[in-house]
Amino acid sequence: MSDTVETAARTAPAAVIVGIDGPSGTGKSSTSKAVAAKLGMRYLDTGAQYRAITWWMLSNGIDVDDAAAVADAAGKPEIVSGTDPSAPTIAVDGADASGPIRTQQVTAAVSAVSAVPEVRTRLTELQRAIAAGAPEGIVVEGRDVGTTVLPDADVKIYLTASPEARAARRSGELKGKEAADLAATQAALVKRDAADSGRKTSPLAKAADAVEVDTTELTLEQVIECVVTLVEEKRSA
Ligand SMILES: Nc1ncnc2c1ncn2[C@@H]1O[C@H](COP(=O)(O)OP(=O)(O)OP(=O)(O)O)[C@@H](O)[C@H]1O
Ligand SMILES: Nc1ccn([C@@H]2O[C@H](COP(=O)(O)O)[C@@H](O)[C@H]2O)c(=O)n1
Repeated sequence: MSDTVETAARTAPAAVIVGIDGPSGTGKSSTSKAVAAKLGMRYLDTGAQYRAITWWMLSNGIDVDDAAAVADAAGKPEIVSGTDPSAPTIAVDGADASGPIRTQQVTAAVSAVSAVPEVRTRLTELQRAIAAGAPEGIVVEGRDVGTTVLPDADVKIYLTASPEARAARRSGELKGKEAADLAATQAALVKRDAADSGRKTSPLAKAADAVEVDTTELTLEQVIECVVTLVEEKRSA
């Protein structure tokens, strides 16, 4: 190795893998995107992939409560995630799915589809392949990243926040009548968390070695700074 190449290898930041898990509305997406952008890393939204497969099931007339039918179809759609944190994308069979996956219909159906083991096996393989192909390092957010997808991740974070704070944050994103119904928003969040935590296959859970950050009283900027510090410490270790 020449001196220049050797110096570059010594000073280049290590390709750190970061897993950020937690219940709905705790700030995973906002935090993960910002941390990845600040540190020049890739970003993967695994929730978008579960939403994408759910949207495909609904669009193809598959009963999402029929686990056998969902399992049979789990390998059919082609799902492609773009991992630029400033413009993440999700495509299903070559078409942009970023709008349709955020509808209430998909949100209400996604927990049933994501509980099917064949769906999880397929998406877990895809997620591991994406992480393995990111030499810049990657921030991967979801529900089972630290426990199942990337159990050897360098940094594991588990975000929490009170249901009241999470519902208020979500209501801030909605308009008109939907925003006014804070109680319904909170009930829907709690219901989805219960389904995600209660499923048999890789439920929503904190990995034993994850750092738990309660974001209830923190601003988004404070959460981002906290995670950036943890990643930088790991990079320089
Ligand atoms: N610490 C915070 N303080 C105030 N608002 C926040 C904070 N973190 C996130 N938010 C806001 O809360 C909303 C939900 O955040 P975000 O989408 O990042 O959560 P999430 O955990 O990824 O949710 P989901 O799992 O449902 O996709 C967004 O509008 C975001 O701007
Ligand atoms: N690793 C993951 C990520 C997500 N899910 C399921 O997808 C739903 C949508 O996730 P969002 O982050 O977009 O809200 C979530 O409620 C889970 O059902 C999952 O199972 N595993």
